[in-house]
Amino acid sequence: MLKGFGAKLKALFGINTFDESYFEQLEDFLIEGDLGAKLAFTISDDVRKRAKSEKSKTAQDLQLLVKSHLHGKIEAFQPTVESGKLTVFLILGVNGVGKTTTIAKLASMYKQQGKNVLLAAADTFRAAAIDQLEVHANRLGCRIVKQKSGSDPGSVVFDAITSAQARGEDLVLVDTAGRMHNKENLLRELSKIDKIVKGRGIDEVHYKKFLVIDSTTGQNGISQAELFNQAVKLDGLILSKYDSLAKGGALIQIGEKFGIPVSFVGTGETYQDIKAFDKEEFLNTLVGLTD
Ligand SMILES: Nc1nc2c(ncn2[C@@H]2O[C@H](COP(=O)(O)OP(=O)(O)OP(=O)(O)O)[C@@H](O)[C@H]2O)c(=O)[nH]1
Repeated sequence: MLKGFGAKLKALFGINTFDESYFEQLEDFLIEGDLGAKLAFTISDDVRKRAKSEKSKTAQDLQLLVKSHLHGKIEAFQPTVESGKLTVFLILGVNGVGKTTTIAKLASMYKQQGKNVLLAAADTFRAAAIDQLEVHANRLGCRIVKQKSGSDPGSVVFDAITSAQARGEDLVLVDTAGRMHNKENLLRELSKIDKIVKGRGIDEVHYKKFLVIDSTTGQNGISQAELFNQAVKLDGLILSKYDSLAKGGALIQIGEKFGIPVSFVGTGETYQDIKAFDKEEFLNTLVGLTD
């Protein structure tokens, strides 16, 4: 787990016998933790310098040194949802990352904040996806806009936004298809949805695109971020399954390469298991500064 990576780092720094194999092991840990080869080298080189200097080099000092390298590479972003002015969130992600569950959690969270939330079932490729979203909508007491499976996702988005605007609702959460087997199709379909949202008069402030990344997938998250960011410029990441065996280091690389901040973290399977991303807490956990 993430915590496991942090614990490994903490244990290694606790050894304090600074020979070559030590630095090799450190570099390996950092790569295993999905920080990427370049950053792993920079960090281990800096730890090497610190180890040779007179500066204090307790395990905690070295963990803080690693943290200082990561600090500028990841940011938090919290979207705002106003009352009385429609905001649209496009929720993206490959199948199985926890997209539908995340939509339900967000709907529950914003409902608790007094917002009127509408779900748009724009993953029309699988009937099960529409059904699953409908189950959540019924449980949460949210409206859902859907069409039959196989229909045009853009048309679902158009209907959902038009309907929400007519009723003065606050937030539309759009579920999207996450098939990866045909990249061109996916890109085309997403940019079509993107155009429809903008065409309904939703400005940048009220239109945010989030990619759900499964924290257990490590490196794959980086290529997913690249692909979806190419289709629609992403505003934020949602890290799901952070309670499971998590490898959150990929977020650092995504932040560094594409400048995409992190918005929410999913920590379980119930509607309450979502929270705003806390950069300090995340970094402390990543480098093992918390228990
Ligand atoms: N432990 C844990 N499980 C989660 C979390 N988020 C989602 N899941 C589980 O992950 C599985 C997949 O979630 P879905 O929401 O169905 O994923 P999806 O991306 O919509 O998948 P498709 O509908 O297949 O596209 C489900 O069993 C969820 O309960 C989380 O934060 N923690």
